[in-house]
Amino acid sequence: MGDVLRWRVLPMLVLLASSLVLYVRILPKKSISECSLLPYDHYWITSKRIVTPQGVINGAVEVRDGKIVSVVESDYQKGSLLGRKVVDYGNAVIMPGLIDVHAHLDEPGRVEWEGFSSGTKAAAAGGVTTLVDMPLNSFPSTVSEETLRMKVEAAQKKIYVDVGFWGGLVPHNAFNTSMLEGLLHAGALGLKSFMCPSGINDFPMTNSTHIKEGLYVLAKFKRPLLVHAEVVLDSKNNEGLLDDDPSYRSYATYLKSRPPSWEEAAIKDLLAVAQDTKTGGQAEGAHVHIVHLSDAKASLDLIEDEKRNGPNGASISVETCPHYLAFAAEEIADGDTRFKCAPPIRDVTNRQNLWEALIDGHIDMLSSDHSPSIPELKLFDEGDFLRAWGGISSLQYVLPITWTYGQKYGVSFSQIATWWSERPAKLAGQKYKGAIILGNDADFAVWEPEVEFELDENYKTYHKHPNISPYIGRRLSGKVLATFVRGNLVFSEGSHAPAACGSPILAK
Ligand SMILES: NC(=O)N[C@H]1NC(=O)NC1=O
Ligand SMILES: [Zn+2]
Ligand SMILES: [Zn+2]
Repeated sequence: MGDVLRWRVLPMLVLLASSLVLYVRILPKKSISECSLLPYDHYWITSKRIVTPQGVINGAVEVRDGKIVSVVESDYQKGSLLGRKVVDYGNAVIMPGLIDVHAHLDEPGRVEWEGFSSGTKAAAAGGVTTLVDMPLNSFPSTVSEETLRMKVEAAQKKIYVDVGFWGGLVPHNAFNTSMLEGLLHAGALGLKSFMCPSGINDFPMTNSTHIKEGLYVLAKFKRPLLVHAEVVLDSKNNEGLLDDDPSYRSYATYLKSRPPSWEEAAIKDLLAVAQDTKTGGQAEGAHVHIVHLSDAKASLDLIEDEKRNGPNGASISVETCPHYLAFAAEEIADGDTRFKCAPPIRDVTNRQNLWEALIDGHIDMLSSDHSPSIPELKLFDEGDFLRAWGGISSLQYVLPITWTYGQKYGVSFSQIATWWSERPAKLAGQKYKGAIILGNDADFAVWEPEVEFELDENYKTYHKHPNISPYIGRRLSGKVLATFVRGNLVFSEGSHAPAACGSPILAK
């Protein structure tokens, strides 16, 4: 009997135990049905319009375990897909998921402004599969290893899409190499700084010297510095405004208070320090990215001049945002502070020039700069443009906005994929995102460009404060049908997956 136990039962037990361990280890943390509205880990999605780097194809994308394992054109797939798990999206467009490199989710610390849960639900409903969160407007600001860990901790189990994090470059850490290195070692995808007051007390502005120091550290990690490029030249325009002077309700007053020369001066200084990023320079490997360009004249000329140097010039890129492409100063009503942002929305001609620069490739990419606050800070009763919170709420709408307002310029699906996926992925160092190609993460936005909708109170918006967005009341075309993040169907026909299974993205 003893022998039987030793030679028969024991090995069986060992086998049983090891298969149990294997079983436990291969089970995902949450079951696939909680993370995804599609209960398969191996399936095909098909459509007549799939946006790939080689062009728009009629075909199928095969997904297995969250990755794209094949992309095929239609003739081949028709017969071969019979009997397999196929979701056919017909004539809807399948694009790489949007990557928004500039969003303020405000958590921890100001979750009443937005938060990881509402913000990433809005992202998923808008076809945005990856967000990179800004280091300010949350509390504390993300300026150290410890505060980055607090961000990641706060994001756990709340994010419906993947979320990366920019760290902050502030005077307090700019000369503290080990603090900056700690932040970057902990996984910040790069750094962000302001050349003017940020509106947030614990996120002070940097000057060129701080930026230079930051670039030396970033060079070692080959990561970018994102810069809010405006400098305060003079604020005379605001002076002399008495408390009872109603001109603070006029958008023109606000516009005059932040002229294009603020952007121009900042970009001039910034490009001077960015020279260190040249091949052979002291900050070779670092990169300077100018966020939310509004001035399409002198500031853009400076950027174009620098870019003309090609690979011999500084390593730079620039983004603009949908609000600069959709709106114009002339159209903003008195007191409507939903439109307040910095730099400001400029005139109709400027908007036209921004579109042309984007189409000509002088502007590299788009981002939302989704920067909401609580409605009270928008001062709707007073309509005070000078004191209201500056920040546009738009995250869930960026795809239809780009499409709707881009119609006039004949914008194509491939251009949208370049501006919203391919180039942002590169900036954020995401090698396996940003395009529908073999081996990439299965991140998709599926949408119907021809479907129009009214952004009214019946339209389900997931932003924490839907009413502060200046897009409310607009008619848009391009409805998001479904969003996939690493193979999980996280949003489909108006519903989210039950569990938030997005991943925090940390640089290695
Ligand atoms: N702090 C903050 O989010 N500021 C942003 N808002 C805005 O309109 N421009 C910004 O830089
Ligand atoms: Zn900014
Ligand atoms: Zn911002």
